[in-house]
Amino acid sequence: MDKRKVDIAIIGAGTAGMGAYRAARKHTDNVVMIEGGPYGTTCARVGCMPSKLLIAAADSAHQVTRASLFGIYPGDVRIDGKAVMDRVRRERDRFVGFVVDAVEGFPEQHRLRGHARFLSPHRIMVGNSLEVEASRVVIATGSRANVPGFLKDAKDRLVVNDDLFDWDDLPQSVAVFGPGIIGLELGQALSRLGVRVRMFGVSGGVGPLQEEAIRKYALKCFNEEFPLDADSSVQSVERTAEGVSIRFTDPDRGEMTETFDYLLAATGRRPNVDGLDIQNADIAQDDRGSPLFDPYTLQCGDSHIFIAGDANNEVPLLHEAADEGRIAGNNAALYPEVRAGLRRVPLGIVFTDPQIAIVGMTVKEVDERCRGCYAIGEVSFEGQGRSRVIGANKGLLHVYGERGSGLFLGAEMFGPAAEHLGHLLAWAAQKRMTVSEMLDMPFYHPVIEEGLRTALRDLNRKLDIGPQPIDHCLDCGPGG
Ligand SMILES: Cc1cc2nc3c(=O)[nH]c(=O)nc-3n(C[C@H](O)[C@H](O)[C@H](O)COP(=O)(O)OP(=O)(O)OC[C@H]3O[C@@H](n4cnc5c(N)ncnc54)[C@H](O)[C@@H]3O)c2cc1C
Ligand SMILES: NC(=O)c1ccc[n+]([C@@H]2O[C@H](COP(=O)([O-])OP(=O)(O)OC[C@H]3O[C@@H](n4cnc5c(N)ncnc54)[C@H](O)[C@@H]3O)[C@@H](O)[C@H]2O)c1
Repeated sequence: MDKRKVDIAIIGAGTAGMGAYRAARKHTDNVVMIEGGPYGTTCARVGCMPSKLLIAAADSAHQVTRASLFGIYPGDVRIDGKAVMDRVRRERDRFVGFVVDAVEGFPEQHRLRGHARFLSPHRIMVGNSLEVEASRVVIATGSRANVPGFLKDAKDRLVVNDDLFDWDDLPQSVAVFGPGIIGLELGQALSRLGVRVRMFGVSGGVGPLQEEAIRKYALKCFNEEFPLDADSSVQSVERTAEGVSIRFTDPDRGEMTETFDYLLAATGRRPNVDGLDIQNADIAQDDRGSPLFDPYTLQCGDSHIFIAGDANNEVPLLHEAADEGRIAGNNAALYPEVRAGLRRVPLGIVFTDPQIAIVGMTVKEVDERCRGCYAIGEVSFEGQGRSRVIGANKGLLHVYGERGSGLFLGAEMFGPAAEHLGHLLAWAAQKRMTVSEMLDMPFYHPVIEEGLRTALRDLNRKLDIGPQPIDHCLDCGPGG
């Protein structure tokens, strides 16, 4: 058995692990990063990047098919599934290549390969033949798809996000389980690429949407493209000679059986802490076995162990994994001195069309904080000037503000350009701007941001701070 003694051991070479490594290295050269799988990160290999590449192809197909709205008829659209998947993989490999180059640029003595597990709070077994003794540890082991047992009856036709991007052609049909973020993004993209899609959910949820009016609106829009039953009743899943046969109750047509080439499970993700023998680390865990930690320092209790990225199951998003990795790596180096790191205003974006943006506090959090003393401003994008011009006039935006202070607190949106409006709103929330201060900012004409202004004006009026907005915003041009 080989043995090695280090100041800091980082488990996982994903986004959080690499961030932790870079931060830790500013303080010590005696650091190792342990990776049990391939280099390249979840984001670049099987997450953010390949999913956005597939969506880009789908957007392109969609733009062509909707050109007739503008009186333009480009002829029959032919989608070459092999070419679509070829570009997805080629570009994906390019992104992965950059990440692998970056990791392999770290000194060789800092990089260990093999599955890591705790033998004791300071001793980590790497693979079968190396024991690392570490003064401090950062857990950055990410997450993996969580697949409910009954979906496994699809056998070899069951896929998760890790598998899909390696297809070399598009299938004819896919049943998607889970209308969460991954299911909506990938399911809508496949549908727009000509794949027959049916989506099954439980308990009525649609992505991360919490507001009933917006959830219902989004559900209606998605159902215009493919059947999505957010509260489905599925009797059986079976692998047959033709593919995967699913018996379910359709809300309008009753009991049905439909066969698909594949079943995509997008039913949530589970943190990779179960393979770590975490019980040997002597840190407190919640009832699901996840370590308890401080979200500002990433420290587990007052121990020498820190946890960052999807592994801690707090906000499983890329920019959060990067921030957390940096904070955890820095604190692992400073331990027992630890510092609270900068946590940004929550921002989540779903790259569907229309897009979804969730910013700042959710409506439930606002209600808890303000105990009813808040207002919700709203706008529909159906009549919004620029949105109508470009034929993207679908969607709703709700913005939340506190009574008295007039502070902007958060927003939920399903609508055009939500990725951009979401950023404006997140920046305003992080700067703790009031709704009036936001309205003092410039708004060009004609832009989708004028829709945001309408919602903010509505909010200020409901907070009894601003005047009654002028219908159709005549001072700023039509449809503002
Ligand atoms: C399909 C999909 C699309 C997504 N799209 C977006 C998006 O558009 N925007 C966004 O912000 N986020 C997106 N995400 C989320 C984002 O990808 C993750 O939040 C982020 O990649 C998490 O980084 P991480 O470092 O925590 O984990 P990872 O990058 O998964 O790194 C963890 C590493 O730890 C290794 N490991 C695990 N256990 C062990 C062990 N015991 N020993 C040694 N090594 C181990 C793993 O092999 C892995 O390399 C998406 C995710 C998916 C799945
Ligand atoms: N654009 C982005 O930022 C982006 C994109 C993809 C993924 N992600 C990250 O990845 C995480 C995981 O995404 P996800 O979509 O897997 O999880 P999710 O939690 O967003 O959605 C899971 C969905 O599956 C449903 N579900 C659970 N069990 C089911 C069952 N038996 N049958 C049918 N439906 C079932 C849930 O009700 C939920 O709607 C997200 O929370 C997000 O943080 C982010």
